[in-house]
Amino acid sequence: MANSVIQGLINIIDKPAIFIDLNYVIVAVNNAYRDTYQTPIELGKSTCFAISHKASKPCDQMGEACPMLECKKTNKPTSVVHIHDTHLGKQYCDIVMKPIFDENDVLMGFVEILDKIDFASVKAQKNKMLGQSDAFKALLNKVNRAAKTEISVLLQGETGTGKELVARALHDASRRKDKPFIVIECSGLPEQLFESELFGHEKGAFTGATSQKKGLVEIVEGGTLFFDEIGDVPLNMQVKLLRLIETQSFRAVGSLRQKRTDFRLVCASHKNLLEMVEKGEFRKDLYYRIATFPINLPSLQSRQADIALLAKFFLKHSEFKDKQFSEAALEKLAQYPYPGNIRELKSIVLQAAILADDDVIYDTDVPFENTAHLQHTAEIYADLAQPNYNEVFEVLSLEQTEKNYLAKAVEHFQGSTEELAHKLGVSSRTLYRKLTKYGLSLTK
Ligand SMILES: Nc1ncnc2c1ncn2[C@@H]1O[C@H](COP(=O)(O)OP(=O)(O)OP(=O)(O)O)[C@@H](O)[C@H]1O
Repeated sequence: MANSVIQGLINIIDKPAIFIDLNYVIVAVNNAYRDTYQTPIELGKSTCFAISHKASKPCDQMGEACPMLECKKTNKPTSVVHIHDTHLGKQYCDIVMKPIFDENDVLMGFVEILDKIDFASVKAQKNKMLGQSDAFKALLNKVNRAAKTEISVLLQGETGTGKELVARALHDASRRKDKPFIVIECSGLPEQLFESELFGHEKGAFTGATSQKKGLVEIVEGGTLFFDEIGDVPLNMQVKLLRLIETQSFRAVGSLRQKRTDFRLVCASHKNLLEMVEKGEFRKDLYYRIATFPINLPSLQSRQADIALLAKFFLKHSEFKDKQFSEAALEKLAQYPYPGNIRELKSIVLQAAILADDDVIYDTDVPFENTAHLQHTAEIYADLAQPNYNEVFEVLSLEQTEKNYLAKAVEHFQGSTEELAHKLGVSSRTLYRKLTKYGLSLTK
């Protein structure tokens, strides 16, 4: 295929796009791509990595996944999230790369199309999702894809992993971004209140309904409805919710009139909804309606590369913005397992800043000691160790709880003692000591 034909094809792509040969050299480029980067592009000379990364070597030799390698291996299109050096600074881009073959099925090169991700950042920016770890990039890829569709998304993840922030990103990156984003907090809402909040009510519909009130499903019109902790919706209400989702219509409490509404649905839960379905605590039909596209949010512990970045960000946006972390403090922060995830990191950063007497925050200011976090983890997960938690709650000593928790951990954990120690956020020596003390062992 002549280069002029390839150039013509690249020109009609509405996103930044290039055609590269097998040696990473840019053969054709559209204006949207040229406008994205500072470095001028010389066709037949400039390489994709020099333009997008200002690098002297391809991404795979710089520690990043290279979509071209994956394409060559599989002969299929592939996608990856990369951080590019654009004229606006470092920016997240969702890259799709497609291999192109000639009429004899010989690989000619690759088309690369970029989708800039505006809701995430590698630099401290308020109201943006921050991170740089591989787990974070994989999350961005899914969120960016889902945002462009109308599909119902279920966000699952431990508390404090950023489910609400992701729900907002899904809205902000969608075609509904100029319409309302409404959060419905499902925990602890009595059934009647839940129904009248959601669907609204007529005047006199129940005692205390002194005037007519619009429901959130009506106020949201055209926007995104985010049900936080959907697992806490009582079974009776689940039926009504299912009807709302299936018909996109509702009736206010005390009204006979059916009204239509239009919204995109995003739900979140820290509970395992499939397990709840098995136990009969959550409707199966509702589960499959809300979980068309499930996204699991990684725990902070599996995002080690983000801990220092997030810690500096929280400090910078606090009243202690003139303080700085010492290297030792950052190292200590990286060792903690964070059962409360990003929310817990935020609070630990503030505690450390308050405790620091100086403008430098030292490791001694970081408010946890070497083994205290194991106890903390045990405290938080005490319910795991007590199967009858819902029926009889018995207060156990922290030591007993730690023993129960470790017994469960060694029973279920599939890896080595070193890996378990890493997951628990303690040294292998500490874990060995504790296992010996409780007469436990990983070897089955
Ligand atoms: N990637 C991120 N970058 C910056 N801040 C983040 C990020 N993810 C989460 N946060 C911050 O961490 C805190 C907890 O996030 P969020 O409330 O979204 O978590 P959650 O999973 O919804 O928690 P819960 O399950 O307890 O409701 C918030 O202050 C949020 O702004």
